[in-house]
Amino acid sequence: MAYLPSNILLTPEEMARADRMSAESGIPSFGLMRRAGYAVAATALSHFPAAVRFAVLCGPGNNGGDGYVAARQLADGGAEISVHALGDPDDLKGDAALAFQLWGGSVAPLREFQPQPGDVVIDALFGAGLSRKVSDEIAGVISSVERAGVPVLAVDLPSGVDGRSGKPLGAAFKAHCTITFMTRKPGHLLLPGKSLCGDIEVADIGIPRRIIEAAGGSISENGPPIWSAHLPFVGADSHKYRRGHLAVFSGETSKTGAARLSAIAGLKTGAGLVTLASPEDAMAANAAQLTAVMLKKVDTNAELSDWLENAKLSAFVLGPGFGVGSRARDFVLALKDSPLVLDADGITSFRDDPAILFDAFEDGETHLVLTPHDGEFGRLFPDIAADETLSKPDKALKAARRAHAAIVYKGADTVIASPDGRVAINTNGPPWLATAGSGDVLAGMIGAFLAQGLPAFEAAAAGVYLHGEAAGLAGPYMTAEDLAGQAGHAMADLVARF
Ligand SMILES: NC(=O)C1=CN([C@@H]2O[C@H](COP(=O)(O)OP(=O)(O)OC[C@H]3O[C@@H](n4cnc5c(N)ncnc54)[C@H](OP(=O)(O)O)[C@@H]3O)[C@@H](O)[C@H]2O)[C@@H](O)CC1
Ligand SMILES: Nc1ncnc2c1ncn2[C@@H]1O[C@H](COP(=O)(O)OP(=O)(O)O)[C@@H](O)[C@H]1O
Ligand SMILES: [K+]
Repeated sequence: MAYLPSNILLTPEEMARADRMSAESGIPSFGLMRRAGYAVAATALSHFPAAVRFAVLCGPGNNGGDGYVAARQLADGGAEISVHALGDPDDLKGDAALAFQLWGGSVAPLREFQPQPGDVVIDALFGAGLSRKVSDEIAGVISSVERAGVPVLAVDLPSGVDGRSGKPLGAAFKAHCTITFMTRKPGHLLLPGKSLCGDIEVADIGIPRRIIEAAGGSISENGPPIWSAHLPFVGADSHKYRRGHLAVFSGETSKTGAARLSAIAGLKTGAGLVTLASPEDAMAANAAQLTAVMLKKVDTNAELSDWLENAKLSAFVLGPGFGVGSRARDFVLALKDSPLVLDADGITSFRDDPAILFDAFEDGETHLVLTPHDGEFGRLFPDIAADETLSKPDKALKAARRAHAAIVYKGADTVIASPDGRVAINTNGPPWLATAGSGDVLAGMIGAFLAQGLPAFEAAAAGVYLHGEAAGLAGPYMTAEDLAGQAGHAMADLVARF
């Protein structure tokens, strides 16, 4: 069995390119479809051994072709099968027409399909080729299956889900499981597609790895292959300055907790030193709660310039609890040549004129990381946020290019993008990350990776991954303090793996 390049994601367009490239290299395309159909049949039997009947719903393209092959295979194995087709099967072309001949049994129109108790629906209506909203007739079938409560095995994608964006076009099946081929598509990982796929299986249908890699663009699942080569290794000859000095800016007296969460997370993620830069009026509040994290009074622009000139500082986090306004803008502009994570209030401070921020960080290697959630993303990039034709990865990438920054577009399906075109979709974040302060912890983790010398995109992606791992260790009902507290254990686990 060939090696499956596990973190590569191919968009439907890229998958079609892989298909063409394999045909050009002499691999018979019907062989791919046959293996796809066999894999569907095998998954159907292993997941639903007690099915009374497999109802195979076949569409007008190659997804339908996979369905016909699966129907033949299941029937040969003695299963009860009914096949329903969208459109006239005599109009099928190419491999799908061959698959229909291979089936050779009876086919009823899709509109006549009535789910029965004991049915398992094999959804082979549309996969990568979905190009528009599904019709009312198809939406009606989808809702009748849902009402009947029978399980659905989706071929490639639950029909109706756009493989590029994960968005349903009109209506979509909610599958019990989905079997896809060679690699997952972005739509399997992005919401709401992710929640419509059920369990996902990836079958190797024999496209060589070199073709998948050549056809693939730049989207992958976030994970160590993207950044493990950059992970800091603490050797016997290390000293704290070699591990980087992270500076985190605190807010005023009543809003100091967020920055402290970032600072502690930064220290536990391996920064050699972390200093909290605090306004004078918040010094006492901060001092009362810090031990390993150092404290420095920084109120004015002049004090900041002086500190930047005289201290060895490797990277900065600005935003958590900082307050929105001109002081944030002034500080950010003073930091324009340094690695910086800009989060929360730091982002919102530029909503009236984002170009000031983007222009400031234009020069040199990418060294700004922006970590917006949906609301903050819309403040900095209102036109991109409003464009319904773009997927979340498209939006993050457009924003990264405009801002000259690595973008961490947060959410349950966080996307990380680099101006150079690389995009990663994160999948290890558990839902209990949705707790106050968890974004502050993330900013500190990314800041620590910047301080340890990781480039912006790698630092951002590694930080998001570590955040998910730490949340896994902290468990449900964790607080942001617990999350920061687990960062060191999560780092130790990660570093031990490489
Ligand atoms: N390398 C691989 O991965 C392999 C992939 N394989 C399989 O091929 C699948 C991709 O096949 P595909 O390109 O033929 O597309 P598919 O999803 O069947 O749909 C296209 C058809 O649907 C139609 N149509 C579209 N939207 C519609 C709508 N809303 N309502 C109504 N009609 C609509 C569209 O019509 P048109 O837009 O042209 O008018 C066209 O007729 C892939 O998902 C996988 O299962 C394997 O067989 C082997 C190797
Ligand atoms: N349902 C979820 N599943 C996984 N991760 C989530 C979920 N909801 C939120 N997160 C993550 O939790 C963090 C929340 O950050 P943010 O919205 O800035 O919150 P806060 O301001 O309270 O810290 C982000 O990293 C986000 O990706
Ligand atoms: K399908």
